[in-house]
Order: sequence, then C-alpha cells, then structure tokens
Amino acid sequence: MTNTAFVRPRPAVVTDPMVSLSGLLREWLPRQRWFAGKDRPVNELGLLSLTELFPGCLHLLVRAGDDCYQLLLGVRPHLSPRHGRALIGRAETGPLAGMTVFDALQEPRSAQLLLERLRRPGGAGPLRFEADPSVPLPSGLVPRVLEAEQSNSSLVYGDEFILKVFRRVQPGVNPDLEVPGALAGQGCARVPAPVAWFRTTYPQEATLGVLQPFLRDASDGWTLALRALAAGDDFTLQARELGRATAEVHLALAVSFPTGAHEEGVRTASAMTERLDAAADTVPALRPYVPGLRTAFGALVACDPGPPAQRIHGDLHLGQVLRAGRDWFVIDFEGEPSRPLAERRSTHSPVRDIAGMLRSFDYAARQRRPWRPEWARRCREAYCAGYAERAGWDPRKKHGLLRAYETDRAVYEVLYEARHRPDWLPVPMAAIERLAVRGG
Ligand SMILES: Nc1ncnc2c1ncn2[C@@H]1O[C@H](COP(=O)(O)OP(=O)(O)O)[C@@H](O)[C@H]1O
Ligand SMILES: O=P(O)(O)O[C@H]1O[C@H](CO)[C@@H](O[C@H]2O[C@H](CO)[C@@H](O)[C@H](O)[C@H]2O)[C@H](O)[C@H]1O
Repeated sequence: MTNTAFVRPRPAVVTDPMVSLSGLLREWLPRQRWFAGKDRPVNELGLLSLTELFPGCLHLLVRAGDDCYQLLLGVRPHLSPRHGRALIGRAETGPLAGMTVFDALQEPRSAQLLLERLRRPGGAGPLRFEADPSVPLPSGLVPRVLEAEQSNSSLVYGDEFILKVFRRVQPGVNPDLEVPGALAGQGCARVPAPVAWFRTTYPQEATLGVLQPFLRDASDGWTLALRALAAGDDFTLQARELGRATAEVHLALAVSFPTGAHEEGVRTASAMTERLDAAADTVPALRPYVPGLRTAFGALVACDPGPPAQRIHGDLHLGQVLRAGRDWFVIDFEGEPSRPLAERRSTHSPVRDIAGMLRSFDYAARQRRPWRPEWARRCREAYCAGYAERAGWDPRKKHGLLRAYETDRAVYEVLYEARHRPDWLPVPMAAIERLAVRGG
C-alpha cells in the first residue's frame, strides 16, 4: 500500500482529520506491540483511506514509513475512565479539536458495533463486510480484548467467536483468511474456519479482519509445554500428536492449493544466505557465526531435495497451536509477518514448518534453569515420529534439509528478538552457536 492518495471520506465525515490526529498517533503508535517501526521515530503519517464505520468510529488506513496500518478510532467528547486503557488522547487542533480519541477495539460499545457490522454483510465506503451465510451470528455477544502478546489485535465475543483485526496491512488476500477457508472446504477439522471477514477495496484490495469460532477451553502449546517443564512432566505424547496434526494440515494444504516442484537446493541456499547476511548487518552478534551457518545452507545443494513444495503454515511454533480436549488445532496462517505477502502465499518446503516447531521445543526448554536439552530432544524426536506416521516420510531422515531450515528459522528468530524482545536474544543465539559450530 504505497499509494498515498487521499481518499475522500465515503460517506462524508470530517475534512482533513489528520490535522487533529497526526500528533496523537505519532506518540501512540510506537507504543503498540504490533507497530513494526519502533526502531525509528514516526515522522510522517500518510492517510490512505478514511471511512466512518458508524457514528463516533473512524476506520483509517495510514502509512508510516513503508508500512500500512489499520486503525479503528473512536472519537467522542468523553471516554469513561473505566476504559482509560483505550485512550489515545485529546485532539487539540483541526476538525476534531476538543474530542477524545481512543482505540475503538479496546472500548466495549465500539467493539460491539463492529460485530453488528459483521453480522450485516454489505459495504461502507471502500470497506466490504462478508460472512458465511450458513453460520448464524448472534447479536449482543459481550466483547473482550484478548490479552496476548500479538502481532495483530483480537477481540473475543461471548467466548464464542474471535475477531482478529490485522494491524499491518498488505495488499492482497491475507493467508489467514485464504488458508483456513480452503482447509474448511476440504473438511479439515484441525483449523477453525472463518465465519465472517472484512476487507477494503481501496487503495488496493486487502483483507482487514477475520472472525472465527473461539476454542473456549483451549490452551496454546507454549503454555502447555512450559507447564509440563515446570512440573517435570513428559511432553512426548503431546508432541507426537502435534506431529500427526501438522502432517494432516500439510496433507490438506497439498490438496487445497497447487503444489510446486521440489525447492531447488541452489536457489533455496542462496535465499537463506541472503537472509543471513541481511540479519548479520542488523545484529552484530551474528557475524562471527556467518561462515559456519553458510555451510549449513551450502549443504542443501547436494542433499536430497525432500518433499515437493506446497502451501505451508509459514510461522509454525508452539504459540500457533491450541489443544482443546485431546485435539490439536492450528491457527494463524499469516506466515512470518516481516515477509512480503506474495512470498508468504507461495509454495515452500513443508520442512520449513517442521523446523519452526522443532525450534520451539528448544525455546521452551530454555525457559527453565538449568536448561533442559534432554526434554527438548525427546519432544523433537516424538514430534518427527508423529509427523512420519501421517505423512509417510520421516523428517529425521532428511538431516541436511532439517539443519538448513532450522538454521534459517534461527536466523529469523534472532532478527525478530532483536527487534521485538532483545532480552530473548540469547535463546536463538544459543541455537545459532550450536548450528554454526557443532552443526546441529
Ligand atoms: N480460534 C481460536 N480459539 C481460541 N483462541 C484463539 C483462537 N485463535 C486465536 N486464539 C488466541 O489468540 C492468540 C493470538 O492469535 P494469533 O492468530 O496467533 O494472532 P497474532 O497473529 O496477532 O499473533 C493465540 O495465541 C490464541 O491464544
Ligand atoms: O506473533 P506470531 O505468533 O505471528 O509470531 C511471532 O512472535 C513469536 C513470539 O510471540 C515468535 O516466536 C518465537 O518465540 C516463541 C516463544 O514466545 C517460540 O515458541 C517460537 O519458537 C519462536 O520462534 C515468532 O518467531 C514470531 O514470528
């Protein structure tokens, strides 16, 4: 979304509201977890589109640096102190002078009206609200903001549905709508199916939010793994079932979307090397390990190409899987948020997902002192065994591939932690050291 043309408000609302909003948003945006540009000041905000969603609620797409963000802003004379967390500030100048501006997603009345909007398919200016007509959406469900460390913002309605509002918007269909929709069409029960969604048609087509059933009694894999570690419990049964669930999702993806040829070793190795070099430019701690890590990528050229490329999850880790009863569900098919959407929607080796989950067992084991490498090793074994049971091929027999993909994932994690959670940097750095120096 690089088109910065000002969209005339449809339906007409206020003129040039950015005069009122820019200063407030420049302060507020860098404090939001989902805002990617924290490392530089927000100098200029470009308005891409503005729509009055309902009275007192503006929908905005704004450009900050190279990124486009979706904002739902409440604008009222006053905000109850009970909802102080939603407050962005009081506009001093421009057409909204004197009004209180707040994050509408964190204010219950606005969140309720947003669900009402999803219940009635139709348009509002460039926005389109759509729903699966076979799923009844009750009115009056009480909203609450999900208190999770998230890349987006999610609202839970009456513990029945969860609405994910994408914050960083890229043109095109978001895989987190596309993939669960296609998998539901294949009857894959491992992924909650979208029941309603909204998108924009301006300045370019883009998915803005998806509503899906809320798995009420579910716990995510990360929480369960840490709980097992703290109690000294074995986690191999769960890991094995998770391996099976991953393979089932991969099989469903392979029939729902076109598959590709085997990823070509030379091309994959050079893409991974490029990512490594870019990461080492940003994170100096990586530099001493670059030659050793390159060896892992270089080995791809000679090793068995592995399974054919296909659509995958793209950012699989323990936080992306939910266990309800004895079943694992997979969520969040957006892929790695920093990659371009076209790349996230293309085919890749399924080994990429497997490597993501294997790295996650290592992350979990490193949350305890002393570090529990045996716990991680057993989970990794069990996960691969479960995967092999369903997929018909065993990831453990693809050592060279697995090492390269794990290395690539650890490099991504180093960059991610450096940007978002510098205190966590030692976790992927320990893996980098292991992969570069000891080779696996
Ligand atoms: N269908 C669901 N049922 C229950 N909880 C969910 C569901 N979808 C997401 N969640 C919860 O919301 C959290 C964030 O969802 P996710 O899609 O990973 O968002 P993000 O991409 O912003 O990180 C998950 O970790 C999980 O706890
Ligand atoms: O926000 P997303 O879930 O899309 O994923 C991003 O954030 C994750 C952290 O919240 C990050 O995952 C890394 O930390 C996890 C523990 O918090 C660990 O289980 C993962 O293995 C590790 O990669 C993920 O990389 C990032 O894309």
